Order: sequence, then structure tokens, then C-alpha cells
Amino acid sequence: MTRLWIRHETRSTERRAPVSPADARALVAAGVGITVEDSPQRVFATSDYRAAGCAVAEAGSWVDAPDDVVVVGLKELPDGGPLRHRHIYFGHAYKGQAGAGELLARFAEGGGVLMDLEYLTDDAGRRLAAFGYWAGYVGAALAVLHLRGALTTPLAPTSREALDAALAEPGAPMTALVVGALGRCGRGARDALVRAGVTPTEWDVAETADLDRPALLRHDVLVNAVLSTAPIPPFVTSADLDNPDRLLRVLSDVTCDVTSECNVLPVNDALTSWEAPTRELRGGARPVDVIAIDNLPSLLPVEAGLSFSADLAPHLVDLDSAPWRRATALFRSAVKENAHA
Ligand SMILES: NC(=O)c1ccc[n+]([C@@H]2O[C@H](COP(=O)([O-])OP(=O)(O)OC[C@H]3O[C@@H](n4cnc5c(N)ncnc54)[C@H](O)[C@@H]3O)[C@@H](O)[C@H]2O)c1
Repeated sequence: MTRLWIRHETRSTERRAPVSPADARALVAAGVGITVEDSPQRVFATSDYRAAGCAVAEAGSWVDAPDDVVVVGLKELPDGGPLRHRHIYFGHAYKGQAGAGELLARFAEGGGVLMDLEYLTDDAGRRLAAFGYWAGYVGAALAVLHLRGALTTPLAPTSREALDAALAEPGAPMTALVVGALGRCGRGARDALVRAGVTPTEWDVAETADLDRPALLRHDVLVNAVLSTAPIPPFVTSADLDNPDRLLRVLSDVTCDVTSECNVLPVNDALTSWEAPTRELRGGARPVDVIAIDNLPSLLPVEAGLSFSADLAPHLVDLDSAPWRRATALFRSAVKENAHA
């Protein structure tokens, strides 16, 4: 029998969960055993999981859980020693990100396995469960609100209704470009911009093959929603920021590949946060700011949590299916490469 252990998230701002109580109920009915760690910040009540037939454990107790449980979460694990369980979450460990080598070494040392949610794909390579839509939606919304001077900090989780009401407030006209417009984040970004009364320019692979830099710089807002798996020439360079014809004022980097070799916006090399969502890249009379928040969907935790759980839960019944086997194989080759690095 599959035994899942849904962990409390380490990051205090992370209110989402990978599986909702309603989907947990369906999994339990399908014969999956589920333990849910109590969590002070999770958007779904622990009592709802209990009512759905899940056992409840203390926050962080997965470290002492039996070897055969599969630990399920979303974002980073707490620092610590060797990892001996199978873990399902977003490890961000295969693109040379900061800390990736150390994480893979912890798995190698403990004999555990990372079944990375980013690489859970169907036979055609399409992601099976992703938060992209709401990430793009919030990423574009923050850019609009910032440009209008209507961003209140620190950011806090909200509802779509409240966010849409803020976007519907009248503001000065602006232009916006979404790159990666055909993807999940891109679609969310486009919808948020339309909600704000902005008709976005939409670029995907075809439009960036021969990048029209002057056209890019003529937009007030750039939302980067590209999924890059190998380094490509940057979309915005330092010289672009110094270009006197630049209109670009806000870069919203939904991708957040800021420490990766795949960073297409190398003018920025650091994340921003809920406390300080924007950072100035150029000041003075022609400022330009960046937004690079890597947990955007957490700002709409209910909408994001429910849609992600609906996608993921059906795949948690059988962890030996082809998608999980592919994700595991990828992990094993990353560990091997890391050992030789
Ligand atoms: N910041 C956050 O909180 C957050 C949340 C979810 C996802 N993400 C990240 O956002 C990125 C996009 O995720 P997604 O789910 O939307 O991916 P996706 O695969 O659905 O979409 C990516 C899009 O980028 C396009 N693309 C790829 N290369 C391109 C290029 N050179 N030029 C133009 N377009 C290109 C693809 O054709 C596709 O349409 C990922 O890196 C993901 O990790 C961030």
C-alpha cells in the first residue's frame, strides 16, 4: 500500500498544500494511507484532513517516519542531514541552482529519492501538475500594481476576488509583453493583464527566435514566463537597461531562474520577497525594477492549492507509473553527475 506523509512546509509564508482535504479523501478511498502533519499556516484545516480519513502528526515529524513512507510537500526541505525517504516536491536541484549540489548529496548519503514535481510528465513531456497559471496571474498582477503605485507591502495571501478588484481600479494606460505566452504561467499572466485592462503583446518561441530587442524595450512591463531548460541568449542585458530608448519599467520574472545558467534576465541575480517584492535595477530619472518572487501562487493559496491538488492527486495512487519512473531516473542521473562534479 502506498503511504503518503504530507509534510508541513518550512517556509512560514507557504500556505499551500500539495493535496487538498477533498482529494485526500478520494485517495484514502482508493486505498492510499495518508498522514498529514499539523501546520500552523496551511490554508486547509488539519481537522478537514482528519475528517477525510488521514492520520495526523506533528509538524516536521517526517524525519522520524518509517522508511517506506513517501514524504509529499511543495517547497524546500529544512536544512539537515542525510535524506532516507522518497520525497515528492519541487527540489529545484537540476539546473545548477544555489544549494542544488548539497541537496543531491544529502539524498545520495541517505539513500533517499527525489521524485521532483517539476519533472512529473506525461509521455509527451508535458507537466502533469503545475502551479503555473496562478504564478503567472499573480506575477503580472504585481507588475501592474507596482507600476500604478498601488502595491502594498509586505505582500500577503489574498483571494482572486480581492486581487481582481485591485486590478480593476483605474490606472494610467500601460503596455505589457508576456514572453512564454503560450505556457501555463504565460496564460495566467495574459488573463491578469486583460483583467487590468491591458492588452498584452504575446511572444513565445517563434517570436524570440530572432529577438526584436527594440520592440521588447518599448513595453512598460515585461513578464518572463519562459520555461528554459538550456542556456539561451538573454532577453534583457545591462546595455538594454542603459538604452536611452527604453520604456521598460518593470520586469516580472515569474521563471525565477535567477541563480541558474538558464537565466534569460541576467540583469538580475537575486530573488525578491513578500517583504520587499521589487528591487531597483536602475534608478534616477528612468528607473526600472524587477520582481522575482519564487512562491507567487502562495499569494492565492486556495485557488492555487485546489487546482494543483486536482491535477496531482490522481497520480499519487500508483507511484510506480511511468511518469514517476521517469522522474526517478532523472534524479538518479543528477545524483551521478553531482558525484562527479
Ligand atoms: N515564481 C513562481 O512562483 C513560479 C511558479 C510556477 C512556475 N514557475 C516557473 O515558471 C516557468 C514557466 O512554467 P510553466 O508551467 O508556465 O511552463 P510551460 O511549459 O507551461 O510554459 C513555458 C512556455 O515558455 C515557452 N518558451 C520556451 N522557450 C522559449 C523561448 N526561448 N522564447 C519564448 N518562449 C519560450 C514555451 O513554448 C511555453 O509556451 C518555469 O520555470 C517554472 O518553474 C514559477
